[in-house]
Amino acid sequence: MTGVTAARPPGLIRIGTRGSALAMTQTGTVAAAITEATGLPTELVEISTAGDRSGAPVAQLGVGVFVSALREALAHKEIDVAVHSFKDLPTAPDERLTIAAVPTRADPRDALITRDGATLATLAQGGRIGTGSPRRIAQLLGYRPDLTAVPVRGNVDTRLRKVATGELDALVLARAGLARLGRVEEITETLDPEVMLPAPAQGALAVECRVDDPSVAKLLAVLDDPATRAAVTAERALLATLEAGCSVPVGGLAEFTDDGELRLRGAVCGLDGARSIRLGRSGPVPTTAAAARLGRDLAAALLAAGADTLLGVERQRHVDGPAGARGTATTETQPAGVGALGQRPDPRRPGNPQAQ
Ligand SMILES: NCc1[nH]cc(CCC(=O)O)c1CC(=O)O
Repeated sequence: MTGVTAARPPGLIRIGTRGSALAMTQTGTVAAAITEATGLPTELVEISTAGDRSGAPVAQLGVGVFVSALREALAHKEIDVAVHSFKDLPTAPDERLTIAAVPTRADPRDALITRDGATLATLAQGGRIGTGSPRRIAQLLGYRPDLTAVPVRGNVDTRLRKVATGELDALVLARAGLARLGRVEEITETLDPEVMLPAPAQGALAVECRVDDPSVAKLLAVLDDPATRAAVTAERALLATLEAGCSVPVGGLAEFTDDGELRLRGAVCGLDGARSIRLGRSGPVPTTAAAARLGRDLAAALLAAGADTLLGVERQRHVDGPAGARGTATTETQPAGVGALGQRPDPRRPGNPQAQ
C-alpha cells in the first residue's frame, strides 16, 4: 500500500479492514450501508495487524494489536475509513482520528458452545473451557471454580473444531461475532450478563475517519446509532477510568430502560475468580458527555468498593465530583479476604484516569 491517491475513481471510499472472516464480513456490511446511503462506490483494503500475525495470547500482546496498523493506514491517507470491532480499540484516543459512526449494536452478550448441549451450569466437573480472556476466565471461575480455562487463538472455525473433537469441552465467544459469521446455531447458551458481563463495547463497531476529513465524517454520520453510541460511551468511560484494557478482567454493559434512562452495569474481577465487585448505576443521558459521566461515576463507585485493590493498582481515589446520575442499583460483592489477589499483569497506560 502506498499513499498514492491520484488514480482512484471520483468519490471512491477506501475502507480498511482486517482480513479475518469476521472483520471482512462486518466491514462488508458497513461498505454496503455507505453505498446504500450515499450512492458512492467503496473498496475494501485488507490490512494485516500485529494481532493477525502473532499467535500469542491477546492478553500478552497488549492493547491495540488489532487496530494500530489500520489506524496508521488511515492517518497516512492510504484508506479513508477504518472499521474496527469497538471492543478492540484502546481507550486512549487517537487525536488524528474520529469515530464518525457507531452503527446499531448486535447482541453484546457472550456465548457458550459445548458438544452435547451442556450449559455452564451442567458442564461436567473439571471441564476444559477455551478462552484466553482474563475477563471471561475470572467470571467463569467465579461461577464454576472447578473448570479449567485453556487459552485459544485462531479463527472461529479452528476454535469450534476443538470442541467438536473433544480437545475442549466448551468455548466462550462473543455472540455478535458468531452471528456475523452466520454461526449462531452453534451456540448452546447465551450467557446471562449477571454471570458473564460482556467486555465494554462488545458487539459494537467503530467506524473511523480522519479528523481533517469532514466530508467523509459527514457521510458516515448517517450510519450512527445514537443509542448505541451512548451505551458504548458509558461502557468505555468506565473502562478508561479503571485504567483497564482488554487484558484485565473488567466487564461493562449499558442498556436503555423502558423509561429512557441508561442502566450501566460494571464488574471488576480478581483473576482467580474468587472475588468480584459488581455494581450498577443508571441515569438520564441527554448527551454523550452525560453517558461518559455515568461510566466514570460507576468506575469511581467500583474503585471505592475495592476495585483498586482487586486490580492491584495504587492510584488516587479522586474521580470527578458527584454527577447527574442517580442511584446505585446493585451491589454484589463476593466474599472477601482483602488481599493481594489480582496482580495486574499489564501496568501500561501511564497517564490520567480522567483521559477520555
Ligand atoms: N478480541 C477479539 C474480538 N473482537 C471482537 C470480537 C467479537 C465481535 C464483537 O464483539 O463485536 C472478538 C472475538 C470474541 O471476543 O469472541
